[in-house]
Amino acid sequence: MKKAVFVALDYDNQKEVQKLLANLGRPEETYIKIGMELYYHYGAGLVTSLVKQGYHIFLDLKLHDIPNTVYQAARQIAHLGVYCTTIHALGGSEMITAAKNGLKDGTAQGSEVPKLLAVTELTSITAKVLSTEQNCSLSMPEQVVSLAQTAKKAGADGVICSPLEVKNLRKKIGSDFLYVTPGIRLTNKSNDDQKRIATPQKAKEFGSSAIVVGRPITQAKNPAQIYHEIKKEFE
Ligand SMILES: O=c1ccn([C@@H]2O[C@H](COP(=O)(O)O)[C@@H](O)[C@H]2O)c(=O)[nH]1
Repeated sequence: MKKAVFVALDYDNQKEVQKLLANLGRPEETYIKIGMELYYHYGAGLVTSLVKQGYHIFLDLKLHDIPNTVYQAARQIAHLGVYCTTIHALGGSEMITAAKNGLKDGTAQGSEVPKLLAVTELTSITAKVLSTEQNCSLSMPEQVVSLAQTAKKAGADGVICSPLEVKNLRKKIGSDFLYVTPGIRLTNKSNDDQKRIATPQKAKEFGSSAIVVGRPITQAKNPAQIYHEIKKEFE
């Protein structure tokens, strides 16, 4: 995977998407993330249109269902020609393998199979919520390692985690696996709903394979300028 900055296009409005993209650079060099908000509004048509324009798309729909349903959904996702996509690691090893098989079976011959990334614990979850609401007896670092182990064994290409966990994951799981990290903030002033955060510079030091950045770019006065500064800091 390219050591990229994925811009999370969390908009409900295609015009805003086009306005932002027009200022980011050549599509072939631009990595963008389409999440539930944009996908549920515009559907697969928007994804295929951006793929045709040359953008590298991370389709972040975080599948979590029984294995057969996830297999069929992953097969459809592969038809779209995206670069990577997500499932929840908590869906279990059978579901993760089903997703991988769906992506393989849905990819046209000669095309690259989308990379499968398993969400460990969302970056909005604190250690307290992990123990008091999820009733998990492991610490956050242990739980993230455990989910990453399951994901790797089941055939995922990598995980979504906090940059804070990457150093430990590289030690415990290895560097032949992807560590894609949202939870990126430029300062400590505004975390929004993110809890396990780091700056792009720290994410680079910790060894993130790629970072995902939404609001720090999309809500900036000059989104393109911030995007290029983050790229320079991380890549
Ligand atoms: O654990 C996770 C998994 C996915 N995300 C997604 O990343 C972006 C982050 O956006 P910000 O505006 O930079 O907070 C968003 O689309 C999430 O759905 C995540 O944050 N944490």
